Amino acid sequence: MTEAAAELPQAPEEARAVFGEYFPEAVRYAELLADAGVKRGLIGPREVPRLWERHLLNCAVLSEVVPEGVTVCDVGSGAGLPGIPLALVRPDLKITLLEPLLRRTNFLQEVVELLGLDHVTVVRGRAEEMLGKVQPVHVVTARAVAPLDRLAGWGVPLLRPYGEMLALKGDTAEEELLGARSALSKLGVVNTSVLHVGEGIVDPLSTVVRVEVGESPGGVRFAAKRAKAARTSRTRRRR
Ligand SMILES: C[S@@+](CC[C@H](N)C(=O)[O-])C[C@H]1O[C@@H](n2cnc3c(N)ncnc32)[C@H](O)[C@@H]1O
Repeated sequence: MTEAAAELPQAPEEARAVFGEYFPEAVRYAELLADAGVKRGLIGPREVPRLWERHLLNCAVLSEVVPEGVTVCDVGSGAGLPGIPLALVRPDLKITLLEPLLRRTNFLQEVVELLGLDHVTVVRGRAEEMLGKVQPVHVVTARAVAPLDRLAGWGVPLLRPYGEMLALKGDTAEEELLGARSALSKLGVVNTSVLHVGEGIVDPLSTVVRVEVGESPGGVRFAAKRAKAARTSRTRRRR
């Protein structure tokens, strides 16, 4: 065991309640993060003493706002946050962990296999290069990937019509939302809100920015692409 792994505290009582029958898998995941995760530079050693509260539980409570039985893409999953805790509490979801770095996708694949998470798939790639390569999803999740306007530019085009992006954010959530307003409306976003989840489980509560799209996720950019494709095919037909 590494020095960092020895710092992993016992799981708090809340974790038993939140992870239920998957509590042993959650403990295994915490151990993997604290050991291999730190050794391979996927998580800082200083995070180990607060892995439960700040990472596993903080992410698992996102489940409160994810609809039942939907498809989810966790953009920039890193070492599996929030995707893995969400998968542990929600076997009804079909989750794709999207991550560009090989070192991280290798770790994610190992975790998925070790924990027997048959409803989770690991895909290596950058979100903005995934259009047409992954099936559009009902929900995009993300934590600590990019400022909201950039994140929305990557995540919203991956959504199905009437889908939503749920971004775990810190204290700057309202501010980021305000600053991203124009970018969001160009992407076809029809509704935004800031939610606080995890009452009785995490303190402070986890802050989630919810961004909902209408019929046309990707908005203007998609519309422009479609118009260009139509023009090209008309030109080809005329030749
Ligand atoms: C700070 S880490 C956060 C990881 C994890 N979400 C967490 O909360 O611990 C940011 C992650 O986003 C990934 N990332 C950066 N740009 C990306 C992009 N364009 N598409 C998908 N993932 C990206 C990085 O490789 C990295 O794993």
